[in-house]
Amino acid sequence: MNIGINKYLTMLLEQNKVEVLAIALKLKLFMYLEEENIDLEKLLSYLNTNKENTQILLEALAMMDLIKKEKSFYINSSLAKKYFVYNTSSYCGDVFLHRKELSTHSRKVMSKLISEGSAKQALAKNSKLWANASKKSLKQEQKNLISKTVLEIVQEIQDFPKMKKMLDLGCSSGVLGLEIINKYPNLSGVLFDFPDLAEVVKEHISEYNLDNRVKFVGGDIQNDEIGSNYDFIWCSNIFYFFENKDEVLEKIYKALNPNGILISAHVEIGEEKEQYEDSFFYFLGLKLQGRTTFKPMHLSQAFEKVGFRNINSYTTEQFPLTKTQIHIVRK
Ligand SMILES: C[S@@+](CC[C@H](N)C(=O)[O-])C[C@H]1O[C@@H](n2cnc3c(N)ncnc32)[C@H](O)[C@@H]1O
Repeated sequence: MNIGINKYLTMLLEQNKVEVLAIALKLKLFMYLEEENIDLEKLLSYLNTNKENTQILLEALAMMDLIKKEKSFYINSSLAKKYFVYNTSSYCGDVFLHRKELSTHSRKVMSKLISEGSAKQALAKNSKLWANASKKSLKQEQKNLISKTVLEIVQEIQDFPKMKKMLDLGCSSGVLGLEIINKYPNLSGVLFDFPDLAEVVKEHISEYNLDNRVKFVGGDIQNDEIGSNYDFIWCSNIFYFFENKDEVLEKIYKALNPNGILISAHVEIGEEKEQYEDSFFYFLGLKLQGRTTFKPMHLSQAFEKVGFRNINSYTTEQFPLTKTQIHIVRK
């Protein structure tokens, strides 16, 4: 039986693991291990790093189940192969590095926020940051970690193939909306986010060859028109950023055609530790900045209040980091 305080002391060790993975990603180490017969000497010829300490880095990565040593050769684990080999289509290294940067920043300001509360400035829009993130990490996250689940969610809606016009509200990179529209040939759509995201989203529309069916509209969801006559609106992880979520919900309701569908994907945080501990700590930084987080039922009730009929609500574990609540509601 260990001494009780180890529950807390061992938390510090996780930070070392985070740093080890970040260093390996920055060195593109997993990419080199994809070659055959990579031993330490061969790896050093690529990395140009210190021999003894690179060996220690490799031991650490093996401890973390990211690589294996077979005889004198190093090979990637299946997860490292899938997500961390630089320059492959399923690469998610930038997701990890970007999220690490965000959580480092969030920890840095935590103590100040607790002493002084959240300044108005912290609530100002961060559209340039979203635009930057959308070029790499958010695009990777949407394409490689979220879109498969999104397509499965949409596929469950019987009349979805009949839908003609959709809106991806707060689209960031735009890839979720693009993946949906790409799959349904009758569908055209609008990708909406702050104007600063225009360049990156338009680039992605062209990458998908969907310029004839998709357009980007830039604006502030809270203050600008979001369009009308939509059969379907997708909105994921955006409600935390609004000062008046109910007004936005009314706007969404009005923008839908009768019988139109809204799908919302947001994290809800209840009080039971076993169920919500990860979500609580994931959103701690945002909460301290004065953003809104949602308790279970909070969003269902808000949807009902504007007039939506509930079709289906459920929790999925198929989104990055924490459980996410899916609400499928109809006008
Ligand atoms: C956490 S990201 C979510 C992106 C995407 N929906 C997803 O689930 O991957 C939030 C996005 O909402 C956008 N956003 C937040 N507030 C907004 C507003 N008032 N007007 C337009 N876009 C907004 C941000 O620019 C950002 O791209």
